Amino acid sequence: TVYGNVGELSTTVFDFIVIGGGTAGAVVANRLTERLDFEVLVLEAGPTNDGVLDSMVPAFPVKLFNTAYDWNYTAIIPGMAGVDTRSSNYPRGHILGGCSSHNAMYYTRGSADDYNATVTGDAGWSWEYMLPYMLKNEKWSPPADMHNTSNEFDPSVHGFSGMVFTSLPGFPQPSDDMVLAVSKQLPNDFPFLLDMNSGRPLGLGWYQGTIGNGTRSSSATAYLSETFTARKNLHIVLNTKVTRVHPTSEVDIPRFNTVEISGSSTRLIATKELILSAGAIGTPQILMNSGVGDHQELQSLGIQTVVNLPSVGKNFTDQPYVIISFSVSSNNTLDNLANNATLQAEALAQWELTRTGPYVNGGPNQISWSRLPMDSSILKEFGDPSAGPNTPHIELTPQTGRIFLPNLPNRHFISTGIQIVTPASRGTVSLNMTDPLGDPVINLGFFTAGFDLPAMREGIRLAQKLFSAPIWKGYIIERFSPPENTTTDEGLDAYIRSTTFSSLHAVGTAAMSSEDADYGVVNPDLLVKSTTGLRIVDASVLPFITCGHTQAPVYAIAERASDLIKEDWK
Ligand SMILES: Cc1cc2nc3c(=O)[nH]c(=O)nc-3n(C[C@H](O)[C@H](O)[C@H](O)COP(=O)(O)OP(=O)(O)OC[C@H]3O[C@@H](n4cnc5c(N)ncnc54)[C@H](O)[C@@H]3O)c2cc1C
Repeated sequence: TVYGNVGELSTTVFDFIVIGGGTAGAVVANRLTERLDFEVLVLEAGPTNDGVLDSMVPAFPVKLFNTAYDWNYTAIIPGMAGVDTRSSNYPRGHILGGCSSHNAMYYTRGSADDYNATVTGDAGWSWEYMLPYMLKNEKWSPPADMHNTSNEFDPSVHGFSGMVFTSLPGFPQPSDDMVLAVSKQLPNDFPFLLDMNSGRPLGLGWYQGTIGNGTRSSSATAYLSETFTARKNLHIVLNTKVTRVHPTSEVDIPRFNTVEISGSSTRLIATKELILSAGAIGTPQILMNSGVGDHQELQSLGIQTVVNLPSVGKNFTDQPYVIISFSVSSNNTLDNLANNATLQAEALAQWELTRTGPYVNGGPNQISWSRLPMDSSILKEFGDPSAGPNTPHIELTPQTGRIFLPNLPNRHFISTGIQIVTPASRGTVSLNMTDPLGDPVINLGFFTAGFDLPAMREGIRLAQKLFSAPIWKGYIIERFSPPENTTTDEGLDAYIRSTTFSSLHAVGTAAMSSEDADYGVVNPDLLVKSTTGLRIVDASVLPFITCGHTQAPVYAIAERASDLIKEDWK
């Protein structure tokens, strides 16, 4: 059952309370209620996803920013020589399904190296053990336009009977043939990659997205559809923000079982476990407000320490993102759709009628993944932050149009996003000194470690190389942003520093570490260290960022975590 507020509940005691009905929380709620003897409550701060058009149409997620479906956070990008510290919007899904109801739908698992890195010493998180959970999550489906997809993906690495729809792009883009020709013309730098979810994402291949029938597939549409919310043991309360969790008594090892919510004196009790799935921003905020965090920081806020875990809110990791754009001689670009209300109305009408047309795509139709060369001076100087030799450092997302560069003149463009997917920099999530329960302070920490800035510079040069393949001759007129004459390291650095924004892939703020590590927040079973009854299942447990977009790893973690919980309470 889905309720609008806690007052509608007939009891305040449950076996499990899942805090946050987002990407991970929805998975856990679904899987735990497969056990009919488990009563599960989900508390979600945001409203329902049901009927929210901007969440359903794959091309529309940006329309959800700065609305009631978004937490509307602001984040700090630290300053550097010559560039002041600045702030940037930091969207997060404030809606059932969380970020999966509001993201750009890229489906990228990361590399096998990411999972095999022996950070926790628990082989259960290795690629071999996690692949079945990835397949359990995934329901591969035909693209919206039903085109022939042979040679566009490798069926042997996909799940066809899981929960969340995935598919190839369902509408051609004007640049498809040219981008793919690059892999033939410059095969050393951009070899064709049949499938970027095989565990070795290196090369240029087709985008895969969490889209089915031309519509966004999210944790809410997949794991909390009416079939599942009809379960008698699943209770979901919307519009309910959790402020703190409390232990029963402050004995040596506190046992957390009580949930406090904003604007209500009702206390909710979990007899078995509290599961924090509030995401990489929400989870550390709730922990710190509950007295779980760095003792000194908590003391300075007047919060009594229940468990001294200095790693809470630290190790924040996200990938810096820069866009470069070139003006082109063709007028067949996505700029047409972006600038023409009549075309937009036609595209929406087509989508509403048949779930086809230009609005079925969430991003670019191709993605390119590259490593810095073995002999790169950057790797020599700063070391390799990637998890292994089959892991890219740089992602390029070429497509026509200006993407997010609205200030370009009214001409036609081709652009690419450039992301450093293995950043070495770390940021923080901390409580707001004047209002600990209000928006936390998010410091993205971008470019505070030596690797990231020169790597981004190389990313720009790599993108330049991609667009210098013979196929673009006559099509590309000039680089517009940054201008052609920005070629020196200093010039590129200035461009990077002033235009970088976030990939919105926050992870790591309640990181998993081995039982005996002197850092980290949860053990390899995702239980909060030095506590009982409190588990974390969301992006915050990732010890480092996977080399791509983060929803697929979060889904797989949540699937495995559900099994771990069921195993503990069988
Ligand atoms: C705009 C955007 C675009 C992105 N694009 C992509 C992409 O294309 N591909 C990709 O793989 N990844 C993408 N990501 C990242 C990816 O979606 C996230 O890493 C992933 O979904 C996080 O899952 P989660 O379960 O950790 O958190 P979330 O999905 O954010 O879930 C947390 C939930 O908890 C709720 N919550 C938070 N605090 C509280 C509280 N105090 N009380 C009650 N409820 C609370 C939230 O409202 C939310 O529903 C994107 C993210 C954003 C924001």
